[in-house]
Amino acid sequence: MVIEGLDGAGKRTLADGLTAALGAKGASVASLAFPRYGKSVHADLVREALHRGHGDLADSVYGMALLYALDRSGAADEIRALRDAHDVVLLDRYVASNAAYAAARLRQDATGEVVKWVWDLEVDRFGLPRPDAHLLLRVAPAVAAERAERRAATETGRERDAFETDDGLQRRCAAVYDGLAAAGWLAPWHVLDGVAGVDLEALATSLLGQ
Ligand SMILES: Nc1ncnc2c1ncn2[C@@H]1O[C@H](COP(=O)(O)OP(=O)(O)O)[C@@H](O)[C@H]1O
Ligand SMILES: Cc1cn([C@H]2C[C@H](O)[C@@H](COP(=O)(O)OP(=O)(O)O)O2)c(=O)[nH]c1=O
Repeated sequence: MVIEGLDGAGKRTLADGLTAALGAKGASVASLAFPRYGKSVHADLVREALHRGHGDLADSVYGMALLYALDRSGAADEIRALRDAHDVVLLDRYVASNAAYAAARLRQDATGEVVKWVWDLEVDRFGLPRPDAHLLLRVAPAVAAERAERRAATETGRERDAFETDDGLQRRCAAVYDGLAAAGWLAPWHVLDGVAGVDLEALATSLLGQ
């Protein structure tokens, strides 16, 4: 089960709440967040590039997308093992993040060339496990930006990066996510209203019933 959404949408908060709600129903839950900062050299390179390291690396849409994909590729066996051992595996961001952000950076939509490239690379070439479903935590880009800003002010080590401070990118990214969800890209999408708030108990019940 993949949670997707803009920076600051509340994905991590949803993952924590959903883990507790599923646990309360007796389900065993494992979770992983991408990029795997501190666990994968590819993810660490991404973080450094997003904070102005490594020269012009962050300017390359395909170069950055390849690093995110290599991080995931290194986690493929772990995801399969978690899937065998648990009722639910929650992933905070996955392949669709690459599709949404790369397309938004290149001003393409969900049917664009780079979205197909991400699928060819990560699904067909790297053989990453396909998710059962996506949860798109949908909030207006201004709300997500405000939450990310507040988080940056209150948590150490969460300074906003090059993608998070680019309002135009976040707006285009929201539109690509909507397109991916409408197309059922890679797996079915369930759209959650991240402003009204998510009924965690009901969501946990429906996920376990799937
Ligand atoms: N439903 C919500 N209402 C208000 N604030 C929220 C909500 N969900 C998350 N937040 C806050 O917004 C900030 C970003 O949330 P977080 O879960 O870290 O987002 P993401 O993982 O999508 O970047 C955090 O400070 C968090 O406490
Ligand atoms: C996982 C992933 C993230 N991203 C982008 C989305 C975010 O703007 C950025 C960092 O990921 P994010 O999950 O926001 O990390 P954090 O908030 O902990 O810094 O990377 C991609 O472009 N492709 C991907 O495959």
